[in-house]
Amino acid sequence: MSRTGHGYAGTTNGVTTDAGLGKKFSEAISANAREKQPPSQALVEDGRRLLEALMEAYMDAEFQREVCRLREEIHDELRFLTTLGPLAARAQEPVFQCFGLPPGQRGVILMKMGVRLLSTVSPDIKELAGDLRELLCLPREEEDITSTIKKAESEFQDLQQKIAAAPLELRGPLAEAFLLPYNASPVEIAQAVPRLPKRAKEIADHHMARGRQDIIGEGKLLGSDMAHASDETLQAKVQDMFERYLQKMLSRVITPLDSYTRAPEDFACSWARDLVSKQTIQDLWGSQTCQTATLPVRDVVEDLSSQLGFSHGVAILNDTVSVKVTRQAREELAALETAGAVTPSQDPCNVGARSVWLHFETAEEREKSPPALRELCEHLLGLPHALLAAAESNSVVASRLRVHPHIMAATYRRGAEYHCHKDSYSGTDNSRMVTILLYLNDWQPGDGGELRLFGTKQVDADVGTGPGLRDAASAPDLERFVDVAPLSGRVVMFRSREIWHAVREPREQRWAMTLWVMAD
Ligand SMILES: O=C(O)CCC(=O)C(=O)O
Ligand SMILES: [Fe+2]
Repeated sequence: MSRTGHGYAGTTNGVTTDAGLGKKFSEAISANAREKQPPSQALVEDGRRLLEALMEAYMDAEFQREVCRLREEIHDELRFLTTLGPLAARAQEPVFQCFGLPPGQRGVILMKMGVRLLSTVSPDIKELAGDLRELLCLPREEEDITSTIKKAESEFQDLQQKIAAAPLELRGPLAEAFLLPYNASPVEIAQAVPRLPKRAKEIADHHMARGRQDIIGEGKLLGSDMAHASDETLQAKVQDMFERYLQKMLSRVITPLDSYTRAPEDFACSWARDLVSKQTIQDLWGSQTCQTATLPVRDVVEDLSSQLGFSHGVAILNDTVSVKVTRQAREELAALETAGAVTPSQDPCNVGARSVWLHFETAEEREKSPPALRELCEHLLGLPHALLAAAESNSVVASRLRVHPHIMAATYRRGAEYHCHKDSYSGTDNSRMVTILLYLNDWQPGDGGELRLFGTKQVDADVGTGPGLRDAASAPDLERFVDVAPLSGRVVMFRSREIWHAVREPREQRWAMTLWVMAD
């Protein structure tokens, strides 16, 4: 690249020598359009000096820092271009003035047309223009603006179609989260989507205004470990939580369940069929109107069950597999842990827990799994089909279940616990419908690590402001709970969208396997 080494090429003490390049470009462009006349060599040299002067302006360290920061912060192409425009204009302005190009966007368009023409006779002009675009963090070749707009339009269409294909039960809560009516049209919802970060901030502000005591503590928005955090940290955390929550809601709406799940019958097995009885079905899906029946942990918590006030929603089955196989599975998990495959939970409510996903999508994945874990996973994956079959033969209306064939194995040690939560908030954040747990521990009283199941109470509906939205009307009743020991071979199944639960801190290391069964 030829450089003059002192200021812009073509200027002497700020006096312009290339005045009128804009005019020369216009004339050459129309001569070329009219008579296919190629640009003169003199114009090529003028053009080269213009690009070199811009190069020098763009290489300014401060300018480069700002462009790079924009590129890192803005992922949306169109928004990046519109934000870059005014910044680049500041760097271009003195150069354009010096070369006699009109200021602003008109100068940019004229320069681009001029460069396109010069590139037809001089490939190095094209190279130079590519270098310049790179300095602006743009691809070397310019995509023409109509194709950028077309791309944005087709992305919008695509989003709108995906929203239209989602059931109203999913679309409605998303619309309400954006303060639209429950039955807002897919177009209205798609138009609201870019406001997602702003909406998350509004919801966060609303919660922050309620005061710390209302948002921090067991069963609240944030765990007690946040009690001493500064207001700024809280604000950032709550905002981030709602942004992620809204993102999950959106992705739940636009990702069809069937695209990543399989039919339960694909995993049917006799172990599961033999296990599930009429009683299991009644425990899980029994009549909603029955107030007084007992919790199905008859042998464990007989005295507490009636206090809970839920007579359905949880089924517990004991000794479903041999101690020999749960011990072997524990050893296999310990080996995975040693190999570094068991990683810490990222959820702030799930402090210190660590887990590994066991995948069963393909035959290779199945074969890769160690034998005891594979056997247990295959058993658990058979339960959704067994539940549906038993529901049908007992004339109980069950949900349409789908299997996402991966199982989480999680471990808690001293210091780890899971605060009160639900595995799905009305099904709007994820499609979990039934949680199936299998415990692997040689548990003794005093070992801790019980699964705590809470009763619920009605609270004032706070529709439109919180996660779960309509769901805010049901809250855990922290005074009423039962603790279920994580005994080897014990299977606990519960309705993910209704049952508030927690894991108490254990004194001994504790392992559990979880299958979340999905539904619309
Ligand atoms: O391990 C348990 O008992 C329950 C864990 C749990 O609630 C969860 O992972 O969502
Ligand atoms: Fe859970």
